[in-house]
Amino acid sequence: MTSLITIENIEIKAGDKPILSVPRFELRQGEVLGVMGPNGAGKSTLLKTLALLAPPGRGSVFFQGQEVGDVLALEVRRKFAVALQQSLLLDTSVYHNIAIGLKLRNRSRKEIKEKVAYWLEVFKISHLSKKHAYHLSGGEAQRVNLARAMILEPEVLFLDEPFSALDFPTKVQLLKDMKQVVENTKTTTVFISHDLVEIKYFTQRLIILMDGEIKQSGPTAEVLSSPNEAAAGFIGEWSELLS
Ligand SMILES: Nc1ncnc2c1ncn2[C@@H]1O[C@H](COP(=O)(O)OP(=O)(O)OP(=O)(O)O)[C@@H](O)[C@H]1O
Repeated sequence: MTSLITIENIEIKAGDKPILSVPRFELRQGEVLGVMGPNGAGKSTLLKTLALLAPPGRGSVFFQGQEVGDVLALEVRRKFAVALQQSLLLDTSVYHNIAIGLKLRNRSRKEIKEKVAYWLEVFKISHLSKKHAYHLSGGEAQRVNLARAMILEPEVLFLDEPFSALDFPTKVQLLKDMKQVVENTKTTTVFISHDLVEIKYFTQRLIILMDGEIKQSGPTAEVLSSPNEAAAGFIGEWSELLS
């Protein structure tokens, strides 16, 4: 698989405290990458660095082999979409929440209408189209949030714990639907989660981040079943619970 985003010699600090230190990492075209690690390990900081939402501090970010400076960052960022745990929907209908990204891109009314209808259907929320976004359940709101991201047809989708606030049945259904969406669209995806079951089901490759460093990376099943010494303290305890 070819590299889509590469980061090199990334050193990010908050004051004097190092929060991310990555000599080199490649996000591969078409992969679904999981990111796990304890609270404060630097997962969101890594996601923001890959998504060009935070300056890389010291170091470089490359998109398709080309180094991304300030000018190119604006253009490349339009190829990305981000969905967080909180859906942060706008004070308007479900329809308009999903349409907003295309409106900002000056797409025609016809295209917007067709695409919103398509993604409403994919996420099984067509019946909610006219409903106000603030009157949705948590699961419905997250479906709107994900539809809003996918309608942009992103080259990379960044997901920061999008399912963690949902109850178990809601989460299972949305995880299944989202996996289908990512597979059908072949969208390169970065998925942060604290949930080993989600990671196992949804991702192909996994990195374990601790103290701002990538301690292990490899196929998800392999990392989970054979954590190295550095990652074992974190993964080992999880695996015990599931065995
Ligand atoms: N803007 C900031 N200013 C100061 N410290 C920050 C800033 N952003 C992050 N940090 C610190 O950097 C470290 C890594 O934060 P980050 O949010 O990336 O961790 P995380 O692994 O995503 O954590 P969690 O699982 O709790 O969401 C933490 O110690 C956090 O307090």
